[in-house]
Order: sequence, then structure tokens, then C-alpha cells
Amino acid sequence: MRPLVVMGVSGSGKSTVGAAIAQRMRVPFADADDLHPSANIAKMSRGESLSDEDRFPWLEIVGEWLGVHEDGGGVMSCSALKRKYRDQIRHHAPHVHFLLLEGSPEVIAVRQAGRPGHFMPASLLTSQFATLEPLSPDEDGLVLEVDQSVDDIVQGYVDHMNREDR
Ligand SMILES: Nc1ncnc2c1ncn2[C@@H]1O[C@H](COP(=O)(O)OP(=O)(O)OP(=O)(O)O)[C@@H](O)[C@H]1O
Ligand SMILES: O=C(O)[C@H](O)[C@@H](O)[C@H](O)[C@H](O)CO
Repeated sequence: MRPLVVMGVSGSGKSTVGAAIAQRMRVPFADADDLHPSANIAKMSRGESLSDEDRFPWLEIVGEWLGVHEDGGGVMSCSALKRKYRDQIRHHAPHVHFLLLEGSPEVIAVRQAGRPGHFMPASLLTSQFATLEPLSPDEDGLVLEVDQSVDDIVQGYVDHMNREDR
């Protein structure tokens, strides 16, 4: 398996789906939320969105992890909201592909609200959507709708990969 980034806005299900795909594919999983410098977590907790400068060093760590898993495969959940962030990741891991979890602000807001205690405030969801640049046709990846069960999303990914292998 090639390295995979499960991407999307906060609350789209990246951590849940990423862990489930990694388990299904029997490869390591990492959550980019765990790799943020503490200053980034503090900033988001204050209700401020991250800048490109804040994200740069974090994306270097994310890219390096994926680069290490270029051969054996691995899954990282990471927002990867902008094309240039994905370019930065691809620089480290040229064979990486991306699964964008796409959903309406309404559905995702309900999911976000359903996990009290998370550092990410609901108020940042608007800026997450404003920042998101969907995958371009020349980017290696697929898009799946979040308004379905986690099992169905995982199966959607597996089916896509099986079609690609044929
Ligand atoms: N397909 C799904 N159906 C129903 N609930 C889901 C689904 N995917 C995720 N959830 C739930 O939605 C909430 C958000 O999911 P999760 O934490 O995985 O999102 P995330 O994109 O990793 O968020 P963040 O980046 O903010 O940590 C969780 O409570 C999770 O259990
Ligand atoms: O790029 C970003 O703005 C961040 O990665 C956020 O997306 C959060 O870390 C994550 O989603 C936690 O809620």
C-alpha cells in the first residue's frame, strides 16, 4: 500500500476513518493532531485559526512520517487543507495519495459539537471550510461523502483501490 493522507476540515472524521483504514490495511496509523507544536494547539484552543507559517513546520513532520512509510504504507489523518500543503507533503512522500472527506457544514458541525473536550472550538469550522481547497484533477486521490457509516467509507476506499489495481 502507498502512504495515504485522510484529509478534510475539523470534524470531518479524519481520525476515525484514518484509524479504521489503517486497521483494515494492517499498516501503521498516525494522527497529525498529535504532531502539532504546542503553540499551534494553544492558538487553536484560543479560537484563532493557524497561519501558513504555523502549519509549515508541522507539515514537515507530517511529510517526513509519510516519507518513512513510502514502501510499507501507512495512514495519516491530517487536514491538508490547501494545495500547497499537499505539495509540501508530496515533496517528502512522492507516492502519497489523499482521501478527502467531504461533507456539508451542517453535518460536520453536528459531529464537532458531539465531542466536548476537544481542543478545536466550533467557531473555527467556518475558517476551516474557507481555507479548504478541494483536490485538483491532477492530484492523486479520491473524495468520499462523510454522510455514511465509517464502515461504508472504508469500503469505498478499498473498492476504489481495487479498481485502480485492475
Ligand atoms: N462516518 C461517521 N458517521 C458518524 N459519526 C462519525 C463518522 N465519522 C466520524 N464520526 C464522529 O464525528 C466526530 C468527529 O470525528 P473525528 O474526530 O474523527 O474527526 P476529525 O476530522 O479527526 O476531527 P479533528 O481534526 O477536529 O480532530 C467524532 O465524534 C466521530 O466519532
Ligand atoms: O490545519 C489546521 O487548521 C489543523 O490541522 C486543524 O484542522 C486541526 O488540527 C484539526 O482538524 C483538529 O481539530
